[in-house]
Formats: sequence, structure tokens, C-alpha cells
Amino acid sequence: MQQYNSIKVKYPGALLLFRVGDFYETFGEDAVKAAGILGIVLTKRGNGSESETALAGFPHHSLETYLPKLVRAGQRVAICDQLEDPKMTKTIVKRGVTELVTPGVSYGDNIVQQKSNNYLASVFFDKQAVGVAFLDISTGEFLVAQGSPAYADKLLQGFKPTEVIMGKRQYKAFVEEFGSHFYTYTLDEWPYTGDYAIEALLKHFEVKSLKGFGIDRLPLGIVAAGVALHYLNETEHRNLQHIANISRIEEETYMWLDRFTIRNLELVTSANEQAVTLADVLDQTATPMGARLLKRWMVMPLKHESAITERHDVVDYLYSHKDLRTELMQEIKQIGDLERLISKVGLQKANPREVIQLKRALFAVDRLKALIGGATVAALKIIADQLNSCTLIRERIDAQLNAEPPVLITKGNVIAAGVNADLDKLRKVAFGGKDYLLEIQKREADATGIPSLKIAFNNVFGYYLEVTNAHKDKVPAEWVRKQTLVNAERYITEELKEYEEQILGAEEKIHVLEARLYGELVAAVAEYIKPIQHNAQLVAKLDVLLNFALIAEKNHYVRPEINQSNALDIKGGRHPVIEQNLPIGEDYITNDVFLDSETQQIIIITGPNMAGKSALLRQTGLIVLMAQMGSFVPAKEARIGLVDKIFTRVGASDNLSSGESTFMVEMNETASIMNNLSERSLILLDEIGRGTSTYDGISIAWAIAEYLHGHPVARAKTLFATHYHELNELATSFPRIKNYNVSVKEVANKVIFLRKLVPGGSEHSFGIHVAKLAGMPPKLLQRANEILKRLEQERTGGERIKDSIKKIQKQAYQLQMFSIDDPVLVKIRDMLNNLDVNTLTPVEALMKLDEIQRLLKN
Ligand SMILES: Nc1ncnc2c1ncn2[C@@H]1O[C@H](COP(=O)(O)OP(=O)(O)OP(=O)(O)O)[C@@H](O)[C@H]1O
Repeated sequence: MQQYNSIKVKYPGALLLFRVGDFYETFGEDAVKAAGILGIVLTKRGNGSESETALAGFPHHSLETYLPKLVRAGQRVAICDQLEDPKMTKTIVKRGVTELVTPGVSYGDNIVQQKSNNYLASVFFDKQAVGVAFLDISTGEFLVAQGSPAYADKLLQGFKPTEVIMGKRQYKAFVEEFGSHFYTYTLDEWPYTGDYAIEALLKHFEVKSLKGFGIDRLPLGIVAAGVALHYLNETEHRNLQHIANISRIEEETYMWLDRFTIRNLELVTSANEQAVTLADVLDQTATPMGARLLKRWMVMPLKHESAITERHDVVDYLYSHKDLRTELMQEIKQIGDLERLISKVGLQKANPREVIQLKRALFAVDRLKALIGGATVAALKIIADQLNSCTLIRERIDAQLNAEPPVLITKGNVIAAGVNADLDKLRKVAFGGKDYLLEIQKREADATGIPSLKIAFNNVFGYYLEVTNAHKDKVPAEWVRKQTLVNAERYITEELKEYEEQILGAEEKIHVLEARLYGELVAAVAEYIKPIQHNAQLVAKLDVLLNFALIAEKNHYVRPEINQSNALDIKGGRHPVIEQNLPIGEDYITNDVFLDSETQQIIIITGPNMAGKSALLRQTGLIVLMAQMGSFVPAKEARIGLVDKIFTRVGASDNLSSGESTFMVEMNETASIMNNLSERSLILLDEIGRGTSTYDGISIAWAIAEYLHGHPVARAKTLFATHYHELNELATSFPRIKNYNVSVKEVANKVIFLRKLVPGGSEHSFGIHVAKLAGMPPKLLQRANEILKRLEQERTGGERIKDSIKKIQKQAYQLQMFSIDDPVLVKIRDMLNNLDVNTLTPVEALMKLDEIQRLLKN
């Protein structure tokens, strides 16, 4: 326990798994936690004594099962192993922590998700800018960026780190800026200096300057990156050869998606667990690394024409070469997760089966190279040229490892025959024993004339000769009797003892020798980390492009034209996700959308509830996004003038948990749009202003449209869906604002949704119709219709809406159940009117309810 305690204090905040013999044990509070999370038995040690402590443990071979559960439950887990062979020491065995696993520093197959990266983010900021580094120890990726808080925020949203580290003093500011939904860990301040960080990076990469990585001008990013390395060291991760590169996330290369857009367009995740995301529709990649890269491309679409066209060219080529596609697919599947395999080599955690898989992957890389070498599209040829066969190492693995080795090196039979003469000889001794024993048996039987003589083995005295009682007298004098049974006796001989020692020694020696040879082989593979990682990146890229071609064919997408104009021209566009999930027999209704900066910059879309306004907005955003990530798009034709930023304010995304009201969130999001828009921005606004009173809402919406139209430098293309028909008036005074509506047909008091976008404003919202579909009481609906009619009559009579509303307010609502004159009801009404819902706590709300109930009862 002394040893335990001395180790435990070194890893504050971590749950310590303490290896004792064949078990990992936890003690005290850790035991209580572990038992709770893992559902294992909690016992006590040192019952009743002063040192009594809670205890919970599990067999060491179950670590793979239990560790992920602890980490997923948000625990930091320190794994403390026995550092020497207990047989070799007379005192207490030496122990030490060999790894500290945290949510962001994990690589176990059972902990990290195959198809997602597992990023640790390190953040460091000053008053103006934020530096952020992303490191995935399971893949070796290491990226740095520096920019405005908004840029950092967008990256954090896109990369979705499983852990964010920062200096203790920056924690509060971090939460204020980026929210409290990240798993965070704070560190002491001392490593947060430029000097320390640069030194850590130079040392790790064994270079003299950071210039080669293109990150030397990111002082804050460098500090963040240096601390990320420092943190790996702190968590006992020392074998990091696979973190072989660090690169800058180039802000100017990628389209800007604000955090709301990533969320609102449901690209990779959705607030609704059941919802189908764009990733679900677009991902049929053949390898996990392809799936990970696809996600990256989805949240970081490109904004340079040449880079996008290059991807489209490849997709186009693969689209029209179906046979090649099938062949490529077969090879890529074989390659599997090469990226994580080679990382395991770097971490010195690759088992023999994984090294064999690595070899298979390299053979497949070779075939892949040959397959695309003949392609007539430049980008594919470049991939072919860059793929590295790594012939030497591949052949070395092939020659040195058995084709189907066990997972554990300790099981033996990993190194192939013929690799090492000593090993071959030892194996003959150890495993050629059966024949040898039979030989002895036969010789002794002949010599003694005991035909039934048998050689056998037991744990007590090893190999022995067994003689039945009938032949007892023929036993030679030099045999040593060891055991007498009812009808037989057992003897050992000098020869058998010698043989036994040789075998036991041989097995031990084989063990050591195989481990050494395997270690040498893995070290040799580690020399190839860089080329193999490069292969992995190329294959992942090919996988995603191939995937785009497959999906394009399957879902009938077309190649979009990307150009430098400022126009967005989509013909027959569809929503990629909704169209996949329509009831059978229903077709998605396609729509054309045209926007440019000259004639039609802003489209006001009105139309009834449920008409398809939001779907149209989203599909326009998604089509642009898909085009610029390199995919084909769900449309009949699409000509896309490059977009550099997409902003959305779509649907109500309540953020009540962070203490903001829905309307506040909406205004935050809209403000961020107004402050960041550019000439090439695409803005999607859905029902801006509906979270407040009608007048406030209309006024804000009106002013936003005016602002966007009148912006001195940036004529951002905007789709503006609204229920405020009043906004249709804008078109009369602003030349680039146009009215459209998503049409419906009214037949015999029923509404049929046509879902077609047609020019012109619309008059009705049919909200009451939707309320009816939803099953509102008929009385209520009837009254709503009355009010609506009245309002509409008065409006067409030329009155201003405000006056109309006033009139309506004068009408008393005829409540059937009771009269509003009732003083009790008046009291309740006043009470409710005076409540400030925004500041009310749940408890206060309950107390108010209780009060109301009592008033009514009395
Ligand atoms: N073009 C279309 N073809 C087929 N179905 C569609 C189409 N557009 C929308 N839908 C279906 O109609 C539903 C309602 O669409 P959407 O949410 O876009 O309506 P809305 O006009 O934004 O309504 P509200 O004003 O009430 O928010 C969608 O969930 C979708 O299933």
C-alpha cells in the first residue's frame, strides 16, 4: 500500500489501475468509482483493521474490455504495471505507470471510434487571437491553427475534439468563448511559453527550425502544439515516432462554415439522435480512414477552383469507369485502416497479426498503384506516382513472419522458420521432442525387455518411465523410483532429466529470441512510418473520391460546374437527405434556385407552413457545400460561382442549457452573420425574428434584408424564408430583392403541397390548416379562423397591421367555460402577466403553479 500510495499521488485526478499478479486492482475511492462504472464487485481489504480500504479489480486480460468503459465514462485512467518479473526479485516487485489514458489521448481499438478521429485539442490565447493544435495519437495527425476566436470556434466545432487542454488561468475565458460542452483538462501554466514550446517541437521532430512545417508564424498555435506534446509526455506516451509531421490548417484554403451551419445543416451529427445526417447519406467509403477523411472534407469544403475541379475530375473519371471502380474497391478494402496500423507501429503496440495486415495492405497498395497508373486524369496519376510500394520492408515482413501468427507474441510461432538458425535449432529441441521420446521409449523397451514400457509427463517430477508390476523385476538398477501406484511404478533416469532441462530451457530461449527478432522487425517497419503514412493519406483520398463516384451513380448526382462568377444557378435541385427518406412512392419535388449579385441577390421565400421552405434553404446550402467538397450534387444541373462562406440561421436551435433564450440565440447567430459576411457568402435565413413579437420580428427581418441589400462591399447571396408576408413589400423598393413562394393548391378546403418554388409572394400561411392536421380542438380552430378572416379583411381594406391587431385585441375572447370577469381569473391573469419567465427558476415556477391551483380550488 505504501508503494500504491506513492504512485497514486503522482497522478492526481486519475483512476489508478494497479497491477497485482494477474489482476488490475483499484483501491479506496477509485474502487467505488470503478465498481460503479464497470459493474464489478466492490469488496474490502484489511477488514476491520485501521488500513481497511475498498477494493475492486478485474483480471488483467480484461483490460481491453474495461478500459474503454472507464474512459468513455470520462475517467482519466493511469495503468500501473509490474516493471520486473516477480520471479526475479525477492523484495516487492517494481511498479510504475506505463500509460495514462484520457479521452483525448487514446488509441485502443475499443476506445476510439473507427470512423472518427479522436482529437486532443490544445488551446492557448491572448486578447486578440487563439492558437489551437489538434493531435490524434491514434493516427499521428498533428495540426495547428491560429486566428480569431470565431475561427477557433469553427475549428473546434468541426474537429469535435474529445478533450481540450488549456492553462488553468485560461479555463474561465475558454468557457465564456467556446461554451462548456467540451471535456476539458487544465494544466499548470509553466509550459505555456514560446521558448518551451519551440524547444519541445524541435526536439520531437528532430529539426533545427519550424519553417519547413509552415507554422513558424503562428506563435500562439506553436505554444498550443508544444503543450500538446508536453501533455503526451505527462501521460507517459513516449513512443511517438508516428507523429511525424505537423501542419498548418490553412484558413485561406477552406470555406468558412460557422458553427451554426455545421450544426444546422446536420452534416456529421444532429441534435436528434435518430436523424439521418449528410454523412450517413454520403459515406460508403471502404476504409475507416476514408470515412474519417470524408468527415474532414465535409466540414472543410474547399474554396479554390483548381483544387475543387481536381477532385471533380477524378470523380468524373471514376464515375465513367465502372470496371476500374470495382477493381479499386477490392484493393482499397484490403488496405483497411493502414493509418492506425502504422500508428501502432510507432507506439510499439502493433501485434504480429497487425504487422501481417500491414504487409497485406502494402501488397494491395502496389496493385492499386498499377491500377490507377494508366488513368488519363492527372490527379489519379499523381496519386499513382506517389504511392510507395515499400518493397523491401514488405518483403522482409513476408519472409520473417509466419503467415498466420497468433495475436500475442508470447504464444510463440510468430517468426517464420529459416529466419534465424538458433531459433530453428531450439525449436527442434523443444517441439521435435515427441519423436525423440518415442525413440528413448523404444530403445529402453528393447534393452529391458519390457514391451509395455511407457514414457509420460507430470508436473511433480517431469518425464518418467512407467513399468507395470508384472515387469518390475526387469528394471535396471540405475533407474530411480519416484512413485508407486496400485499396479505400476514410475522411474526417472539421468537421460530423461537432461532432456527435460533442455526442453524447458529451449522454450524459455525461444520466447526471448522470438521477442527480440519481432522487436527488430517492428523497429525496421518503424523506419517506414513516413512513406506508409503518406500511402495511407493517398489511399484515404482515393477512397473518398471513389466513394463520391459510387454515391453519384447510386443517387443520381451530377457534376457541378464551378466558376469564378458570383452566380449560383441550380436547376432541378434536391435535398440529399430528405430525398433518401421519403415514404415509398413519393418523389422529391425538384426546384430551381438562381441567385447573383446583379439582379437577384436576395430571395424572400414565403409559403405555408410545411410547404418546404426550410428544405429548400438547406438543400441550396448542401448542394454548394457538396460541390465544393469535391462531390457531385443532387440536381439536374448546377453552376456554382465559388462560395467562400456559408452562414445559416435555420430552425430554432434552443440553447437553454447555456442560459440563453431562443431569441437571444437567434440574434447571436444573426449578428455573427452580419459581422462576417463577404461578397461570396451564401446566407440562409429561416424565419428570422419569429422568436419575438410580430412587430419586433418584422422590423428586425426587414432591417436585415435592407442591410444585406445595401451593404457597401458585399452583396451576399441570400435566401430568406419567412412567414411575414409584409416583407414582400421590400421587393417594390429594392431592385435585387425578389419574391418567391413555395406553392400550394387549395382544393375544397384542403391544402395540397406542391412544393414548387414559383415567382411572387404569397398571401396565406395556412398555419391554421397545419394546426388542424396536428389535432387542435375544432372550437379553437374555428375561433382562429374568425380572427384570421377579420385581420385579412382589415388588411386588404388598406389598414396597417398594427391598427388591425388593435381592433382584434378589443374583441373579447369568448371563453366558453368561464367568464374572464371572474376576479379570481383576473388575479391569475395578472399574476401570469407579471411573471418574468426569463428569470424564473424551476422551483419558483412550481410554486406559482401551486399558488394558481390553490386560487382555483378556493
Ligand atoms: N421538395 C420536396 N419534395 C418532397 N417533400 C418535401 C419537399 N420539401 C419538403 N418536403 C417535405 O415537407 C416537410 C416540411 O418541409 P419544411 O420543413 O421545409 O417546411 P417549411 O415550409 O419550412 O415549414 P414551416 O414554415 O412550418 O417551418 C419536410 O420535412 C419534407 O419531408
